[in-house]
Amino acid sequence: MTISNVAIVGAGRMGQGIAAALAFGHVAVSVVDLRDRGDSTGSYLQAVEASIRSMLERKVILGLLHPTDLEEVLDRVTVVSAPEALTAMSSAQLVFEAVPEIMEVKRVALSWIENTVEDDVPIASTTSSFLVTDLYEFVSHPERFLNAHWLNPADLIPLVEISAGVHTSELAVEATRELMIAIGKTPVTCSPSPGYIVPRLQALVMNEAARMVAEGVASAEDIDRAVRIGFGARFSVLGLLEFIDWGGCDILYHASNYLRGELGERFSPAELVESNMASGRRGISDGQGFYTFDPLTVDEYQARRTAEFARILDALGELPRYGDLVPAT
Ligand SMILES: NC(=O)C1=CN([C@@H]2O[C@H](COP(=O)(O)OP(=O)(O)OC[C@H]3O[C@@H](n4cnc5c(N)ncnc54)[C@H](O)[C@@H]3O)[C@@H](O)[C@H]2O)C=CC1
Ligand SMILES: O=C(O)[C@@H](O)C(=O)[C@H](O)[C@@H](O)CO
Repeated sequence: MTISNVAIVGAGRMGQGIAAALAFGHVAVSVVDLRDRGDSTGSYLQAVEASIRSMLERKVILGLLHPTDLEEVLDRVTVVSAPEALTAMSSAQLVFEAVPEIMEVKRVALSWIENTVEDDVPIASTTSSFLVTDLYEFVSHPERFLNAHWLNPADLIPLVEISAGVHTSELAVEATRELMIAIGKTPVTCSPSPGYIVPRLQALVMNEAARMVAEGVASAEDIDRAVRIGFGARFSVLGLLEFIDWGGCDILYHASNYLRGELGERFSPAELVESNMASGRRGISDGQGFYTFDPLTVDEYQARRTAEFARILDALGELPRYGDLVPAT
């Protein structure tokens, strides 16, 4: 089924970004503000519209959207309050719930959504921490309920982490995945496990960065510079597991044991790192690790990845030209 009409319940940061992404992807979208705002309803809805407009104007500035197409994209977006939303909800083919990360607020929103949409319409919560399995109790049709975790800013970041619980139907998952692909996003799937993929990984490194500031290891500015042009730039091309294979699982294994001794148990090597070490799966050097490397194509593969890395660094203005560098006198 091609989805061309979506509702987003929750008109904040994520709701607005998701609306911009969908409208940009040729999907009609109704953004519903559930909160009762009394006399300020009109001005709030206008502010939401203005914010979505400015996200799309930035795409014009970036050359991603032709200026003459801007109004056509904006025409796909309607921002409404709950009492005005019943027609939009009854014609929605998929709904994203994007209200604040408070269980009771999610409960009220999901119950309202279920009462306003057709029975077979998939409902995806955008929650960044509650699991789809935690939220099942708030819906009466769990087969159409799942989690679609967009990253912030949602109008730009391609990744959407989709997680389904045991009761979620394959149909609901596929509909959401296909919609994401149709609007140019990249869906990945993960089990309903705390932190999904990105929040779990980033919680570890963000906390470690804060610990380094507290310990006086480096300034916040230097840690962030190191992340932007070293750590982050590299991992925008190579996956974490792919880089274990590049650098060598043995290096990670020995480094982890050293760091565990110096900094604590949180640096222990993972069981899979230990077993890859023990079974001769150290990565490129062994022809296998988390991935398998064909000796005939490994050079071409590494050259391609390195070229992608160079393009990222160049786009960040971090790749010097030979002619820019002068010999020391
Ligand atoms: N902010 C972020 O960086 C990210 C947030 N998320 C998730 O997206 C969801 C939405 O988060 P945000 O857009 O950041 O929240 P937000 O606070 O920016 O927006 C939520 C919207 O709901 C409204 N609202 C407030 N109280 C309400 C209530 N009692 N009932 C109904 N509506 C109410 C707000 O006025 C606003 O329109 C959350 O589940 C969050 O975990 C996911 C990824 C990143
Ligand atoms: O990565 C994102 O955009 C989101 O998942 C968040 O920032 C979450 O709110 C969370 O990871 C904060 O640590």
